[in-house]
Amino acid sequence: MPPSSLRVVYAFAREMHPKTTDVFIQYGTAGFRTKASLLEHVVYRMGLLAVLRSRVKNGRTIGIMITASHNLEPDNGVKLIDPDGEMLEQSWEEIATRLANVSDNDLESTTGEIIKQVNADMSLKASVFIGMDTRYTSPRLAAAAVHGVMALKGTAKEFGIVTTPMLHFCVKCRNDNTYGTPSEEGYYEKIVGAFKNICQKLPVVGKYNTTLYVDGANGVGGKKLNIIKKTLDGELDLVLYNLGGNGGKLNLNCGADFVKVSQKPPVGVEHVPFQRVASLDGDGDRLVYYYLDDKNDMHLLDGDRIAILLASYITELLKACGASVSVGLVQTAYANGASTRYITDDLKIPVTCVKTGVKHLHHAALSYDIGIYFEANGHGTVVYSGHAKDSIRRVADEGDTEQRKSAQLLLNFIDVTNETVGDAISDLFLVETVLRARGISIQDWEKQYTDLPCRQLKVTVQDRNAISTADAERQCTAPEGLQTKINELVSRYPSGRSFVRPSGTEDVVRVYAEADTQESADKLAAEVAQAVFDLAGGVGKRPELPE
Ligand SMILES: CC(=O)N[C@H]1[C@@H](OP(=O)(O)O)O[C@H](CO)[C@@H](O)[C@@H]1O
Ligand SMILES: [Mg+2]
Repeated sequence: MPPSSLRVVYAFAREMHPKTTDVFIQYGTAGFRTKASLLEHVVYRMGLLAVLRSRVKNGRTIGIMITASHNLEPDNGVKLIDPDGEMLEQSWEEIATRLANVSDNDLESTTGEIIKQVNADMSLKASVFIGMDTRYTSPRLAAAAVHGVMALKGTAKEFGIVTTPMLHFCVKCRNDNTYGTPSEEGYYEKIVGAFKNICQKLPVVGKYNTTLYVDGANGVGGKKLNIIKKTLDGELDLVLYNLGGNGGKLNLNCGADFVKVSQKPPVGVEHVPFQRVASLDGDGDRLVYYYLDDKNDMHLLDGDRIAILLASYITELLKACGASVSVGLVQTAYANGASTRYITDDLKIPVTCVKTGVKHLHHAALSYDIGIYFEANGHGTVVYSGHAKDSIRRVADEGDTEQRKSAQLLLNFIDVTNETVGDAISDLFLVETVLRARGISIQDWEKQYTDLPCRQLKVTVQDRNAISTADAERQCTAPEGLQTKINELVSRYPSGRSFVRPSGTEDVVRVYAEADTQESADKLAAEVAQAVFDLAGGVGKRPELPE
């Protein structure tokens, strides 16, 4: 495309999607995320960037997802999906940040510089898939993305309202047609179809109850489960709550993030003692389970528990097939210490700890033949190498009868998995498969190990980047003296552990603490929060100790 024909593109940008704010915006843990009203020019520019990315990748399809996941309704966000369905390559995050922040006057020259820097061949075709969540600001932003794509002569295909993982899946399928069909229907066909296949092989036994309550967070995930529900032929009886009707607000006092962080059940879900409930987040990529006991106490089964459930079932099936395949688990510092101990000591599966953000977990999981990764908040999946798939297929063809059975089950299990990214719907079917196969209740699942009580807090500081960390965020290297103070506080509590890090999605510093009792965990978290406030430039009210 000759530079002169780009002129009109920038004139159009100024006219239709002008930059109306000087607030600096950064491509963070999960793309750009802020008040929806500040995002239109950013999304338009991500349309431009997605075209360049596609051209650098020889015309392979790139995804743009409009969502702010678990944030409240007034926020929105945008993130790019790379050709294999994974998060945008990290080196492009800086480029995205630069393009998002230049003035309208500098947009033309900066785009030109980026084209040179990344060596994009502007004569190539470019393809971009665009999806959005249910926020009322999403259609307008999706339109801005389409304009950006068209401006640089790329081809945009809109998927309308889809879960984030559905769009990742479609991007992967478009670039690798052995993975599936790149459409919402193709997703149901593969993932839900494989679950139904498994159900044919696994009769309902023991304490497994086919009724599952779901908290849809008033977002897109619940809506999609409502479509799926009708096709399950009674194998799983989904009772759906928080589907966005009756004035229910997205993520407000409900959804996976609320349940995990507040350790409270969501509003809007009927409370039946010991009923298993799955709670999704706003864009359908996180999942946690919980139940209330007969004293109305909540029992949370989070991402750590899901990872362990899946890992133990996968290793059991692998053993039964006699396949020689390495299995490993990836967690972050937020994983409960008791879960890490259980995986290492009881399951004897290697664990890697990496920085927060699924891109880090996904990458580390790829180093195993079968890598299971989950953030404690319920975001995760399983990835299987070509070697793992080939070995299992061989057993399915050539093994003895029992081995073949296990290998077939494992192949179905692989098909239920959305390998591109954590996916609440796919993960829900994986969890249900294991509970069904084992004939166990949610209480049986919980008995595997006992979580250490924990607490998460947020502290607002002048500049959260004043906090630096090392060792997968478990050590704080700046400001000076903070880690020494944390060590001193932690040493006062049996089984104490605490760390702090700047959030990549909110303007806060996050504090995590765990200890042998809930009182101690709460107190330790508050003391560390005070230390952050005092040593890292806290603003507003100093955090208080619990009563
Ligand atoms: C403690 C925590 O849950 N952090 C979340 C949160 O990131 P922060 O960088 O902590 O804001 O949002 C990310 C994107 O959804 C998710 O990957 C991550 O796990
Ligand atoms: Mg999400």
